[in-house]
Amino acid sequence: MRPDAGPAAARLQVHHHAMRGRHLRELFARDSERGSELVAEYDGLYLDYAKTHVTAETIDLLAGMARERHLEQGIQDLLSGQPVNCTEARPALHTALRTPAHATLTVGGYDVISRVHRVLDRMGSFADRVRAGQWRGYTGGRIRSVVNIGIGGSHLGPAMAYQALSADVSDDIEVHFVSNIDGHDLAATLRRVDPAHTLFVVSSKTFTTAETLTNARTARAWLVEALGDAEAVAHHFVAVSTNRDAVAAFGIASEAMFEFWDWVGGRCSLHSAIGLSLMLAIGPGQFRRLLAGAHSMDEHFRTAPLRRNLPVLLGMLGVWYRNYFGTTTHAVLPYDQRLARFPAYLQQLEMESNGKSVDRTGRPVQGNTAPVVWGEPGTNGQHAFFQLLHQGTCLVPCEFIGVLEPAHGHTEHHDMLIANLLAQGQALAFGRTEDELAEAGVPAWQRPHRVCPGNRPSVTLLLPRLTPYTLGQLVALYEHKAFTQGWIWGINPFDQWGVELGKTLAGDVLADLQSAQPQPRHDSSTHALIDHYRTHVHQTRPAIAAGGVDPNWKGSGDATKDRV
Ligand SMILES: O=P(O)(O)OC[C@H]1O[C@](O)(CO)[C@@H](O)[C@@H]1O
Repeated sequence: MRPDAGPAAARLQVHHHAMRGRHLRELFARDSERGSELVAEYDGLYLDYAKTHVTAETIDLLAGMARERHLEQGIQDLLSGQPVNCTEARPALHTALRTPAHATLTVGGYDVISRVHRVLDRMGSFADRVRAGQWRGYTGGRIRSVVNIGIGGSHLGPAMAYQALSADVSDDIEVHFVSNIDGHDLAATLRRVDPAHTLFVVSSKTFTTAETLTNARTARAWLVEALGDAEAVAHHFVAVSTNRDAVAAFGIASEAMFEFWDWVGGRCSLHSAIGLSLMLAIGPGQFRRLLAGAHSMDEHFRTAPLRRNLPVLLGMLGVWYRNYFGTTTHAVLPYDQRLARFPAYLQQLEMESNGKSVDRTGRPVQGNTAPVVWGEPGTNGQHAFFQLLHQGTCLVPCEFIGVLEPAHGHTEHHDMLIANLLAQGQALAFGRTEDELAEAGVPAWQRPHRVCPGNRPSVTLLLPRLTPYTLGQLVALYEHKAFTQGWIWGINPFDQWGVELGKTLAGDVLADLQSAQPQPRHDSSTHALIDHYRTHVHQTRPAIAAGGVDPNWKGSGDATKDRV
């Protein structure tokens, strides 16, 4: 979006000229109520955005721009099942996954809500049977380990949530997550589980993803070898997918498949059957609380005025910094170890959604879209990269996330953690001047090195506790933030064509790594790298050295994924 595209955007640009020269110290000095006014609250969540370069006028202008771009209509379109995913001609109905059973929503001639609840009920009774020891392994052993095999949206959400809800998970079942095609990932997990007591949940929307299918095939071979009978697979493998035929072709019966639908985007699929591994860990009741929290946020997104709407506020603040201040990255800093994977989860949600250069009509976008999203849990980050945040040459808007009540009894730890969270926002905003250093007795020669310029923006989001309910709220909050930004930037946040090219090329490269006669089809750099690899593996793979074909070679195209 160009910062002057449209009257509201142009007004914002004029306003930005006035605001950019104002230090956060000055904004606080001018308005002593800022800390209590530039706050939004909803259903236990508390968002402080006073330490950003905004005033009430900025928020009005940002809301005006959102209105001018028909964001309210966009929200209604999203929630009512309009085909907002315009490049794939389908709705993006992740909100239907957490809509209560009594509602109806007809899309494409059928009621999606009743389908959602049919699958939820099936998941619930399956999870209950596994947790109660009624579903058993082939040799009669109880399921003690679940291995979720999936990648991207079929991995990041459940893996993030499993860690976030560690206080709620069953002690009887440990869940492991395998995503990477790197064999070290699967090998490390298989070393830690007992085949007689392990359930594999193969999670893939398309069921054509090379990483997931390769890992699943290897896991199946390992299981059959260990238990000595291919019949064992039916007791130890279930699937989560939209692709019934591919699941059947893999050898998983349809009774052992949990369905979802093409109108659920991978990165918004945690609340679908993709959450099965999580449900096995926390139980169906807690999983439904996760859905209830997300639904509460959906209702807020649908009904709250734009200037008090949490996802809209987060989204518009992001637009303010990206498009007017020209920031290129955005840090997410959870001050809660349980949210350690939340930044990685958000990387897919925000960067796969909004890392685009053409608008919904296929024309080049005017101006910038998604920034790079990154982050680490506090306080670890403080001892690593915060130096750059405080004194580096780039402006990085920060999002601090804190939880008021921990799930442990070590109150001293928790007070220290929260003190650090609050102090970091303070240090970023206000810094430390040369005069203050002089007053503190710092020698003159050292002062320039110790000055912290401040004026670095952050928002602070506080959750009362980290529970399934509040995690559901948090996930939906960021889903809607990503939607808001995609809408403002005029792009489709629900496709990801950019990831396809590398997968396609990997098919050809794989063939040339493994075949007797690599094709002269690559650039000179890639050729040299392929040669280097082949020279090295000749020492360990005699078949290639002898001019033959690697017995493991499965042919060109194995590393690609055909979209359904
Ligand atoms: O669930 P699937 O179909 O295996 O896809 C996994 C991931 O691959 C992607 O299509 C792109 O890498 C993601 O959008 C998706 O979450």
